[in-house]
Amino acid sequence: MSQTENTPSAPAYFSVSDLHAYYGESYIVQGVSFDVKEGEILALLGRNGAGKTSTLRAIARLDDPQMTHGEVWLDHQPLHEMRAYQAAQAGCSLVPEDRRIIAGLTVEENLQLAQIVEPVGWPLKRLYELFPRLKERRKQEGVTLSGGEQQMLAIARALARDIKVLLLDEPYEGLAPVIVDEIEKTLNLIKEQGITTVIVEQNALRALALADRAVILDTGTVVFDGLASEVLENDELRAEYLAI
Ligand SMILES: Nc1ncnc2c1ncn2[C@@H]1O[C@H](COP(=O)(O)OP(=O)(O)OP(=O)(O)O)[C@@H](O)[C@H]1O
Repeated sequence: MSQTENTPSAPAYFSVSDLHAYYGESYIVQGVSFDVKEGEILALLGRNGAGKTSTLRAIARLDDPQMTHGEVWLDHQPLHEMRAYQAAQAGCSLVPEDRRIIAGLTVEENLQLAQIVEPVGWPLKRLYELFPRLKERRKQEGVTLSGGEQQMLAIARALARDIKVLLLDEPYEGLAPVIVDEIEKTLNLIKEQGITTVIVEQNALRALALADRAVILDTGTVVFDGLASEVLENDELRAEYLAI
């Protein structure tokens, strides 16, 4: 076979291929595949228990759930061959639902702590330009911030590292619509900086308003992969898989 025949096409910038993952004996992620282009925002949607969080955790190479099969490529790097800390160093940043702000540290210390090892991302000055509220509150203990401010700190802390993809798990949870507006604006600004984002969100309409594309999961498999606008226009699809 010549070099030019049957050459597999290069994986997308961020590519998840036939991902399977288990919690012990429970088979939860059942062959999930999707691609994300560089700088794109993808909404990963589905009903409660569809497997969205589990998919994000498997991608970030956390041990729970255990990924048993599949490939995850990020800018030509095989995340599926890595441990969680290596995937993080390779630029895969998961902002979990509980935000994990470190108690006893100020806002600024939370950000500085993210930068004690390479590869360092945005400097504090740039982070504070994007999040002026965090600048105002930089001396305040992080865990005393409001829910919306804590979400901003969690996102800022991700950007304090040199990242290629931002995986956001329920960033709007428990936040008032006006705060969701503010975070949405920030996520658009982050997109303008070329960062690729995958957003898991119960508030599907808000996530679809932000996203370029959507993937819908049902019982651990992909039931839709297309433009976010197609989901917004398709009443049947929304009723069946998103209950909206
Ligand atoms: N640590 C765990 N051990 C066993 N099963 C789990 C664990 N975490 C989640 N599951 C199960 O995996 C399935 C998928 O859960 P997951 O949290 O990924 O769904 P989700 O789509 O993110 O749902 P939600 O929107 O409710 O957060 C559910 O049936 C859940 O009960």
